Amino acid sequence: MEIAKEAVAGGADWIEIGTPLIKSEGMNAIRTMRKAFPDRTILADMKTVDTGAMEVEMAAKAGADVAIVLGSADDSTILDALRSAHKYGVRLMADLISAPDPVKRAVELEALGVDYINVHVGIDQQMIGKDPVSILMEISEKVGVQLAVAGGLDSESAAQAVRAGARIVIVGGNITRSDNVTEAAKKIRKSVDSPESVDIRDRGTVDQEIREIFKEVSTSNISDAMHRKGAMKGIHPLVRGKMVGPAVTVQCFPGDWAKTVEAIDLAKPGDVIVIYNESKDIACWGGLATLSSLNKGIAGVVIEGAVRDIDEVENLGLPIYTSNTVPNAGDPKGFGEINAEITCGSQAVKPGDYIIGDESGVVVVPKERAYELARRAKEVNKEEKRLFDEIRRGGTLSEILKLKKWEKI
Ligand SMILES: O=C(CO)[C@H](O)[C@H](O)COP(=O)(O)O
Repeated sequence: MEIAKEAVAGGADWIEIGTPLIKSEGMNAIRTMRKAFPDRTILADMKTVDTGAMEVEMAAKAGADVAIVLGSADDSTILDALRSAHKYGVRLMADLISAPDPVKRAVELEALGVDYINVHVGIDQQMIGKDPVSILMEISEKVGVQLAVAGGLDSESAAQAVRAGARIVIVGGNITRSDNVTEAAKKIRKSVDSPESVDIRDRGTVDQEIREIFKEVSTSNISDAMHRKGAMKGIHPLVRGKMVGPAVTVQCFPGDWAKTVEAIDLAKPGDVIVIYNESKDIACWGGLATLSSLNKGIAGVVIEGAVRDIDEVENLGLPIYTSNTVPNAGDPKGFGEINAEITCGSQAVKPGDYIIGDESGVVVVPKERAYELARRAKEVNKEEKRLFDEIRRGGTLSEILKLKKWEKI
């Protein structure tokens, strides 16, 4: 309710009752919003896939103005939902989320007579890099029905969507998870009203985007996004500083530091050197290797094993995370391997996996899921910012999360 009030204050015309809220609170969520916002359009995101008439009737009687049916539902469901919508005086929006051929289906849905088509890329699909604006461009050339758009929109993509023909812009997380909902809604409102005035930033390469996000979020956010996995055990910050980069891995042996130092020459600027050395009692890293790494532009070092020259490495400032410190080193003999899969801090690390370190410790993100997990960690981060804001306003964490209600039974 609070978020809805703040979004309306920022210029939102419609209020969408999202599917998770409907699943949690049922039609009462719609009733409550209807009463609180009599002059706003209430959109019930029912995502109906069967029994179209019954679900539209429920939403209509609870006070919705528009109900959403899945575009990929059978034509019989869409047609019966439409009959019900006409009977109860509400409008029907068909949502193209996960439609195998959204352009073809949009043409069919228009012919079936829906009031709106929502070009929608779902939250999970956004996490793997899909966005709705390119599909919208194609669809708006083929249909005349009013188009809505949804899927991770922010003030830039909202402007792009309006330029591409959207009449209704549905924004979720970038408003509801913002730490200032009214300001976030105002920003979107401005983009929707004057799309031509919005500058579209170049987001850079996927690798740049991944690094940017990992720099912004915490290792705790990332571990949450990984369902509590990914954290190295027994590895702690020695020289403090945020560290992000793909791994160059080193497997070396007690008393031998040749491979650790040779890895510096192989690593590229921005890489993180991740070392497993069985011995916690003989250092395989020290001040000279640290200076050499700084010259090379290495982002940081993780060592399961031992580091020495602590005064020097602290002065040099390169982020180092390790399991132990000792004064004594071994010798350069040359056993071991560079860029083979290793285990460090009880986590498997492949060359190229993303390694992120901060005050809480180190997490490993498999390279194949780096983009997705960066995006999911960003969502966790936004959610936490919102929770901080709610706690600052005086709530307790357990009240805000409704812990008692959601205890497992
Ligand atoms: O229906 C939804 C998810 O299925 C969301 O409401 C819609 O995607 C908008 O939220 P966001 O802007 O966070 O993607």
